[in-house]
Amino acid sequence: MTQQKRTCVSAPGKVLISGGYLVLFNEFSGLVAATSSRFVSTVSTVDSEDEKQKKIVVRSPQFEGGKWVYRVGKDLKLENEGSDRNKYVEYAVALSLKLAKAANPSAFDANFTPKSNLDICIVGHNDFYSQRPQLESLNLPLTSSSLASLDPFCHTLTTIANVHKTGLGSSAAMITSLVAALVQHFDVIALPDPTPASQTTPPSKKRKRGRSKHASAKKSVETPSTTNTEEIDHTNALRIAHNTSQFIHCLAQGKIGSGFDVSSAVYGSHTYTRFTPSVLDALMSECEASTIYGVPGSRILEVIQSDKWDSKVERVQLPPGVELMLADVDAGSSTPSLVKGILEWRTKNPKECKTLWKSLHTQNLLIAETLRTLHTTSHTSPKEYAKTLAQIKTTHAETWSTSTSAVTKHFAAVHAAFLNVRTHLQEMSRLAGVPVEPESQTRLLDEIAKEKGVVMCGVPGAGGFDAIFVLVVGKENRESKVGPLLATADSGAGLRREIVEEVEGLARFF
Ligand SMILES: Nc1ncnc2c1ncn2[C@@H]1O[C@H](COP(=O)(O)OP(=O)(O)OP(=O)(O)O)[C@@H](O)[C@H]1O
Ligand SMILES: C[C@@](O)(CCOP(=O)(O)O)CC(=O)O
Repeated sequence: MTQQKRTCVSAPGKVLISGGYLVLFNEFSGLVAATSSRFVSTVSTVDSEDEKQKKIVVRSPQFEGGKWVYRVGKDLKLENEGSDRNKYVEYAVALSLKLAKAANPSAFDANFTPKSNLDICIVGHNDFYSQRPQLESLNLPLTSSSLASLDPFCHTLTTIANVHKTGLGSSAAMITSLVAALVQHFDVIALPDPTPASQTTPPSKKRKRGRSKHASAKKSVETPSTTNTEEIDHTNALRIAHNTSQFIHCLAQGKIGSGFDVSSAVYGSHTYTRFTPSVLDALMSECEASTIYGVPGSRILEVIQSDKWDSKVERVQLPPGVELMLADVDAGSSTPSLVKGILEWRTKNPKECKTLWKSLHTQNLLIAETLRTLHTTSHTSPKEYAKTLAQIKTTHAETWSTSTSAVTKHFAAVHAAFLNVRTHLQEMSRLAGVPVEPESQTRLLDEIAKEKGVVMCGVPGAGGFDAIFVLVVGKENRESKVGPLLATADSGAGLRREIVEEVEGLARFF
């Protein structure tokens, strides 16, 4: 198999820190942190021995049965050779190809000639899936150092249908990285070139496992130019990758969600205000009525390029020194049934919901605003900021508000606002009879909140029994009380091109 052209793109996972449920409506917003854990999709045009039948092979080497072979038919109809269907993968590949052919036919034909096939490889960082079976098979205890000792992109020892996900948004990060890799491969978009590690990182610097070697040093594609409060520049490439991924993710899920997960996979950490769902309604119905293969590529392109896409993305970065950690609770909750319960309560009790959500939204905005202020302060008053971090790390949050330091007071304000958020979520759980912050999670969170350096901790996204997150200064030695933690967010960057050889653990799949 001789490779002619290769394109590799990664996209981060997500943690919705605040704004769960509210973010479904565009009068509110959600604060989403992109994680350092990423999906990496690699598309290669390879030589074919059978000129009569073009094929696309998609490999997901972390899973039993993780391989799908598609025969490419008339009008780019994909015919799955096996019996196992992966709708997310098939829709992402088929619709991206249709779009690519409509948008740039000559680049499409040049990179997918009758003498070539496509080889696609999809892998996700270990944090997307519970690693308990791996650790058990290796007789390793459930600790973060055991997690860190695993191979990057390690095998899950199971099938995709049976794997335990951790809630980092595997489907959104997978679809976004795959769609972006495909449209980049066929020159529909031009993301910035990947920067070789040799040009950005001193050779002596040790790099973390399973992460792109140039990740921390490289300027991310969506980094705003001056302050971190201004709206992120929606470059055309990101806009096309975003709109296409939103469309395909909605279609694969069979519904139009808020889309915060796809948005953070593209743009990184930000406050997200959703797009108006009607931009997709008609196209979704057309795809359902005549299958995705009955809809012309030009029609998809028209919707993707429409100026009706109105989601809003405002940059928020975690202040330096504040780290996001996640506990893989592995109990699990069904997001759709939680959402159903909350939306039913909202319909039946509009006044009660309006009052509670208005007040919740105020706290959510305060948190995002104060995190931005802290980020700015870390640049404008670096000495005072560093001094404060050292104090925060060794003290309890309840003592911060009495400090004379303005920076410490900002930390106290974030802490207090998030406690208010939790009170509101507990109230919503009670009123709606839906376990958004269930009592067992409340007890666990109250325990964690008492630890030194903890700025906030809560249930991410829809809540329930899935996971908990902690924002903490000085994360060392945390896991004894909290349980197995996955270290997650850092730079908060979004979509990024990669060099296969420079993503640790990736080259072995080629
Ligand atoms: N590594 C992968 N390779 C191929 N397909 C994948 C992979 N990971 C996820 N998927 C696809 O995404 C689907 C999971 O989507 P689902 O919406 O249930 O997860 P999610 O809610 O995004 O997960 P999470 O719990 O991580 O937030 C799988 O059934 C599969 O089709
Ligand atoms: C409840 C909701 O607002 C957030 C769900 O978040 P998560 O999948 O639990 O991280 C739904 C959505 O925004 O699509």
